Amino acid sequence: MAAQTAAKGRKDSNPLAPPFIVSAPGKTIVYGEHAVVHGKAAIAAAISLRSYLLCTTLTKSRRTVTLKFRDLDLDHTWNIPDLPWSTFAQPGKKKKYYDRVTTLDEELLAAMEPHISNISPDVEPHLRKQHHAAAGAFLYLFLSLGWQDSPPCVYSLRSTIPIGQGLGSSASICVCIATALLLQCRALSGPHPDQQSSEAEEQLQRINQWAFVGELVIHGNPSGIDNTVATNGHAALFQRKDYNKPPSVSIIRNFPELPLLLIDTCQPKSTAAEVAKVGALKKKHPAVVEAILDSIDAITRSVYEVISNTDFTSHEDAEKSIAHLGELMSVNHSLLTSLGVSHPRLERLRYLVDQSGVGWTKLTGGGGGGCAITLLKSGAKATTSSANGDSSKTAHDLSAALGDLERQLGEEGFVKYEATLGGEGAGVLYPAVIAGKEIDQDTFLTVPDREAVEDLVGEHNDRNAWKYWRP
Ligand SMILES: Nc1ncnc2c1ncn2[C@@H]1O[C@H](COP(=O)(O)OP(=O)(O)O)[C@@H](O)[C@H]1O
Ligand SMILES: C[C@@](O)(CCOP(=O)(O)O)CC(=O)O
Repeated sequence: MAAQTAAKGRKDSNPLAPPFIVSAPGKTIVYGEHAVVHGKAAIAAAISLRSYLLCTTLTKSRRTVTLKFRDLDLDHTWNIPDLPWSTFAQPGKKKKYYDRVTTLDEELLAAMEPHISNISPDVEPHLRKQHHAAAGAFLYLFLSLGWQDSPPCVYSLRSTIPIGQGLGSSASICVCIATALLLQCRALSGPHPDQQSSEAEEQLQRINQWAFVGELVIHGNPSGIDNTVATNGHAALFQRKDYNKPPSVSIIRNFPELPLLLIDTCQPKSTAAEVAKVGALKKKHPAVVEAILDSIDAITRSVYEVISNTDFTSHEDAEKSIAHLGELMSVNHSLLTSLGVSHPRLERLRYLVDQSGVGWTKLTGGGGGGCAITLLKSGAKATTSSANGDSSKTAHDLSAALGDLERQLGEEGFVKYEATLGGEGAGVLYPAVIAGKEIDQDTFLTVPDREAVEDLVGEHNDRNAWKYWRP
């Protein structure tokens, strides 16, 4: 191509950027859901389930941008010149990559609308809505950060995060999109290992701000906690006392990577309905409910203090702290149950985990079904204290108990995801080469399932290939 152009006497085109991959984690609320709605603190942590976005630049002659979001079978191509650049470029509308955007512009949304509403006309309405939300988040960011001669590119997405289960799948893809587009418009420096802390922090803030814009498109009124955790990884203490002001967020960078079972009850839930239930209960019994919410707040703060003061590299310290975290998870769950947001499936799950003695369980997110998290006890052997209070029960092999539990969960229709809590935030694999192997678009899009995606591109393949901003 370059040779052809040169032959016609025009300028040589720049060499194509190599394919690269960006990635970001999902999240789970570890302590404080529901209480957070009433101004109390909550802790959310990254999980090791992640989204991966492979960016394959095409030759300049193509002038197209394509989304291949395989998990939802979304495949759509726009002609770059046909997009509403002029509306986005109007005075006062065009954003700089360092601008802080906190609301969506209705005029820009309207200009985008014809380019979204014709996507996937033949798929069933619920899925079509999901396609439009994801494509809308991408396009708003593409038009805000890009320009009319943006490089033609195919954006291929695979995620190991279950979609729409309260595990932050949308925030994770928004962080990937923001990171990719900011890298492509050269608005990010690094990540590189000797990058100054303040510089790394600035890049993460930039990604987080644009990921929030994507979340605005998908959700309308996001709190910002999901994209903050997906960008920064690890965990965050979050509190919003006044809904007219931004929340206070402290990133907990020393949050330990803890082994976790993430269990889906497969019971459909509505977060909005559960939130309304707690609101109604509080109206009826203000003093009682306020006391429960205060207890949840005390749990969150106790956990924050323990984590801040634990040296997780010391085995003894870590074990003690994990037990502290676990016990408070159980108490947090019971308080949520008392607020009426559990479900018989969640209670059954908790009973099974308690019986097995492998760890501590609580519901996560809205409740009324959905997912629960089980923090696993550390060490190969565990001394069980069973749900019936028989603390003298003899020690038994943790992995055998875990095996039995997993079998039982499977038999009873629970779906289990193995994951760790904590871990890295936005990551970059540039170029898309891992363990000496180039990741091409076809392979990336055709590997069959979550495990295969992790096997193909996960950081365990080559610990030094993926780079992260580390303030
Ligand atoms: N892997 C994915 N591929 C394409 N779109 C995705 C993916 N994951 C999330 N999304 C987008 O995010 C939306 C889900 O957001 P939401 O309902 O908040 O679920 P969650 O609680 O998992 O974030 C989907 O409808 C879709 O638009
Ligand atoms: C119940 C609540 O505290 C958490 C809901 O979490 P999720 O969307 O179910 O992950 C509601 C909220 O914080 O908006």
